Amino acid sequence: MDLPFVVSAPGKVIIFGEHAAVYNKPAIAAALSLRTYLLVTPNEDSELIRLEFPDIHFNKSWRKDHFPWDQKPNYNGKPSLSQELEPELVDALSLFLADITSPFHYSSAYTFLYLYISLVSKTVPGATFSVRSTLPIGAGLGSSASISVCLATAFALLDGHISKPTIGRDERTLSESADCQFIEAWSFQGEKCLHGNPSGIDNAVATHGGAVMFQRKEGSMPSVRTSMRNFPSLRLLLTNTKTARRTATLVANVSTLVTEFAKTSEFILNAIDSLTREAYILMTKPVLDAEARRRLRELIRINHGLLISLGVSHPSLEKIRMTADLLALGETKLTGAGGGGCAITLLKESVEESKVLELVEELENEGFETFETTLGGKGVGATFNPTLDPSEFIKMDRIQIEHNVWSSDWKFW
Ligand SMILES: Nc1ncnc2c1ncn2[C@@H]1O[C@H](COP(=O)(O)OP(=O)(O)OP(=O)(O)O)[C@@H](O)[C@H]1O
Ligand SMILES: C[C@@](O)(CCO)CC(=O)[O-]
Ligand SMILES: [Mg+2]
Repeated sequence: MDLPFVVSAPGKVIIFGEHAAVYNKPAIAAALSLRTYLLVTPNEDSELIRLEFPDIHFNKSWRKDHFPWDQKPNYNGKPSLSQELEPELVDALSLFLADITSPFHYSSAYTFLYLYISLVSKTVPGATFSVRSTLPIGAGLGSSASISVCLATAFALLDGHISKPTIGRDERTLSESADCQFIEAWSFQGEKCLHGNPSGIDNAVATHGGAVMFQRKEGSMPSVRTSMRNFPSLRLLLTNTKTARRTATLVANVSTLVTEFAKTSEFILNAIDSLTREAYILMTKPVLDAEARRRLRELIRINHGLLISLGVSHPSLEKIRMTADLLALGETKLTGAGGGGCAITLLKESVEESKVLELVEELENEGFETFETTLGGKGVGATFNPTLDPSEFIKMDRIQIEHNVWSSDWKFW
């Protein structure tokens, strides 16, 4: 594969069903226009692998021959995909990465190496991997899944496991490519490195884009992903509390609660299951009339209440909800793993723009950040021969990335 190239994958919002998704309940999510970008450039020293992750203030270089290649999973020309992460490689990497003390740096380096060693042959020349995200990191918008998809895609391209993409920005395909399935499956391994126990919804949306209802199945059964092609246009306000949290911790906390209060949690998870299914029926109606929109807002409120019961809200998220409630503009719920991060407010259709601006101003005065973004964005894509200098790329802001990088000739799988 000729270098340089850039791959990119979107973040997502979960509209209904987060956390319950981990317990095999359905959830509904849509891709965002905010994305992660990974630039791959050649190194003069082809033995060197360089990571540049400025969004989390982390750079690292390794010599390739120091990697624990003897733990590379069985490899007969194709990478071998196991149900669980390969325990020998996991062990070897925990020794290899023992000098990294920050859990945020550690999980990114670990995901990078797990996927690199699994997907790339020892003989492929080293490169520099520079990652930039226009998404807030660790804020409930699927940054971990979008970086996992970018890494899995770049590594699969480097070793020729997938072909170069051919579908233009405005072209649509009905069938799903084997390359896309490969990327989804390997990015799920990446999410396991970052999360522990992901449902797979975030990396599915980051791979395929659009909007989906997703349900993980038990054991070796494949997950069910139903594309929602007529996803209704929703008036959503996205607010970031800027309270840092890790999805891995929140998912683990819910697991403790589900074990300790098994019966009660079952009712909560079943209630989320039921409201997500009702939301799906409403959202796939040919026309989302005023009554259906009112019910959707109610379901948002109920879903948030149930997430509070699971212990994954946060005072900062409640502040957003109270601010929006006081102005009576719509209904608010956390999105993603919660514990901080982002909330969505589903605004009433009748609300005037001036009222929304009033809400935005109040939220920003509280120190929160609001986002305007569109839903249902493109999935994983790539652009080849970009004229991008890595030292400039890592310093660009969101607007510059969207203007200079996203504006070029992208192809999708
Ligand atoms: N641009 C990036 N550069 C480096 N690491 C990143 C980047 N984006 C995400 N990560 C990794 O993903 C972690 C955040 O993942 P986490 O699952 O906790 O949050 P999220 O994916 O943003 O939210 P959610 O899972 O609720 O949607 C970071 O701590 C970091 O390890
Ligand atoms: C909290 C969770 O349901 C969504 C995180 O975006 C975890 C997952 O489904 O992997
Ligand atoms: Mg995540």
